[in-house]
Amino acid sequence: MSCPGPVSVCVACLNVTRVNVTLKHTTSTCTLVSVSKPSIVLLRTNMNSTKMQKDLLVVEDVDGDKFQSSFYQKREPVILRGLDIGQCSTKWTVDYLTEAGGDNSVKIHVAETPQMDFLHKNFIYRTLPFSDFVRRAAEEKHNDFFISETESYYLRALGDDPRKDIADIEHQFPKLAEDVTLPDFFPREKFFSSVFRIASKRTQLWTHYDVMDNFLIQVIGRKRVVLFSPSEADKLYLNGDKSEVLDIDDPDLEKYPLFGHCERYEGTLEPGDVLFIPALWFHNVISLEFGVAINVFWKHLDDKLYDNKDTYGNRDPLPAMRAFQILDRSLKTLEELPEEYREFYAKRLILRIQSKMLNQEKQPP
Ligand SMILES: O=C(O)CCC(=O)C(=O)O
Ligand SMILES: [Fe+2]
Repeated sequence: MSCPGPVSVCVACLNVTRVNVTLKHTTSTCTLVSVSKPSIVLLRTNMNSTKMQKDLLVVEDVDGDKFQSSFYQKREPVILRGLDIGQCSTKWTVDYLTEAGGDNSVKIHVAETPQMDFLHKNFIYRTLPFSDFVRRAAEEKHNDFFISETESYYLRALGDDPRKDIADIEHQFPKLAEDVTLPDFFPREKFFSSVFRIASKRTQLWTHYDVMDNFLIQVIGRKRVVLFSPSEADKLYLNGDKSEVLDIDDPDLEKYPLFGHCERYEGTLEPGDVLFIPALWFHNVISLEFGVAINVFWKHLDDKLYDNKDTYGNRDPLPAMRAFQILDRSLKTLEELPEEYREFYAKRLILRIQSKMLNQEKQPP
């Protein structure tokens, strides 16, 4: 690939423009090594992007104001590099985590293959002391195991009583929480949870969305992240909040033809990176190495729109849940009609939703 020359990004609109900055050319992308202005340093451009695949933006030296104006209001994902995430970035090793993690037991996913599949449940839940779990997740071959010596582990930490309590590292892992500085880019009263995410090398988490805004703070290990915009929902073969398309790199296009038309955003988190995942953006992650991350969910909408029994941060907002219930009732009502009438009126319902609710440009052909 020939280098198209120096580029920079407009801080206001994020359009990539050509300006006089220095770039170091690498085989796949150009890395910006110096620039005087603008003050956001763009480390990776969209040069590698195709129509269907875009590189996630990677930006450095972003403060709260810049995050708000350049990224948060646009509700687009971005990788924030170089933020102060606290001493965890230097202090945390497997030995330290096992010592400082406390005596908690954690409920973990254990699977024979690293590609975890929630819809067909190819994993089992097991409970281990946190320290044993961390050791096992960090090793590639296990002496002690549940299924096989190469089994994969994944922890999504929960509250003390997951039916009532919300995951918060300050409560469940107080000593480790002292080492973590959460980005101060949202109002504290909007904070919902902070969740440990620890994974064996190669573990892949199914494509799903969450209903809250999210900073995924990668502390140890590199992670590949793929995101899909909420506007791609009609091509993702959803089952609730999850996509049926498990193998996003080699999808079965006979079964999932529309997935082939999906636009994806892809990037690699390095240790210390923070990925902003706006609510409703689908995400799929692969731990390229043993991975330790913490994610912070916070409320973007008014408090009263969220289900206050939701301890995970993934129940749809209350009005959306009510709308689903009403739709189920109206579908049930159509059953009073003979089949050809039922289909006709089901189509009319779809047309009404399309004309009233969907942006014309985004309507399916
Ligand atoms: O990084 C991970 O393990 C999963 C991240 C995720 O799903 C989240 O932060 O919502
Ligand atoms: Fe998630």
